[in-house]
Amino acid sequence: MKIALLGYGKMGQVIERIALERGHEIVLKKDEFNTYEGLSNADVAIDFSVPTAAVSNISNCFHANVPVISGTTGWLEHYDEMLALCAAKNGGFISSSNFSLGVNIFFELNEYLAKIMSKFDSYTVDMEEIHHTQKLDAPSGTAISLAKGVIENSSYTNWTLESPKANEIHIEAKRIGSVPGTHTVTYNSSVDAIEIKHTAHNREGFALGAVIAAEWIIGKQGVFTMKDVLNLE
Ligand SMILES: NC(=O)C1=CN([C@@H]2O[C@H](COP(=O)(O)OP(=O)(O)OC[C@H]3O[C@@H](n4cnc5c(N)ncnc54)[C@H](OP(=O)(O)O)[C@@H]3O)[C@@H](O)[C@H]2O)C=CC1
Ligand SMILES: O=C(O)C1=N[C@H](C(=O)O)C[C@H](O)C1
Repeated sequence: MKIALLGYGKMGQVIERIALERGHEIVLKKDEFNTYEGLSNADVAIDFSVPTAAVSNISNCFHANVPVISGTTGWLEHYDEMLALCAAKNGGFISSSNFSLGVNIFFELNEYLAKIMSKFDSYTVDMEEIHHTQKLDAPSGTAISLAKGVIENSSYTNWTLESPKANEIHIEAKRIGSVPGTHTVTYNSSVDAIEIKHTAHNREGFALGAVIAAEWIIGKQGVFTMKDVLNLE
């Protein structure tokens, strides 16, 4: 299939390699300075760019009738606008804070654990995410997804990077060296702690998941998630 890469940084380059290995063709590499020329020839677009470019990249795909896989984080306040545009244009759309198989399994574990822990008020939850120092957004999109997974299955109501009030989940965001992405969810009581953790060793898992999502969406219309792609429900 013909792929348009919207964003050709650390992720775009790994996605290119994996896509070529799987027999696909790259018809556009969009960065900050070039145009969308070539987008309308693509079967699918994969957006791993920057928070300020995601909305424009995704909108251009819908206007060009090209389904889009978006991994960019930090633009969630515009998510509903993109859903509406997708519906208006009969487009195809998958946005995920994390495309790796491992993290999507971790999301399921997190929700399962949250359901159990909601019965025991002697434990409080907190989260830590560690990423490389070039990361623009904090907390990570994955940490926000993990917090939502807890909120939907417990009496917690929101997350915060500050000192947490009752019913708030504290997220600590650390920026260290070239760490690709580590997420930990901890339930603490006065006597013990229960911890689940996902450690990405590199960016291959994120990139492979995005290419698999791109292969999966061809011929489909609507808004989907990685749960659909990976058959997790
Ligand atoms: N969902 C997931 O599984 C994952 C999500 N991410 C997210 O993906 C995004 C990209 O990550 P990463 O590759 O590490 O970041 P990089 O900073 O390495 O790359 C970002 C790229 O976006 C480009 N860019 C800037 N402006 C535009 C624009 N207007 N249109 C298109 N491209 C543009 C930059 O171009 P230039 O160099 O010219 O500035 C650069 O090539 C981040 O939001 C990150 O959080 C990352 C890993 C996994
Ligand atoms: O910026 C990154 O690198 C990553 N971003 C995503 C996020 O914000 O959760 C996914 C992954 O953790 C790497």
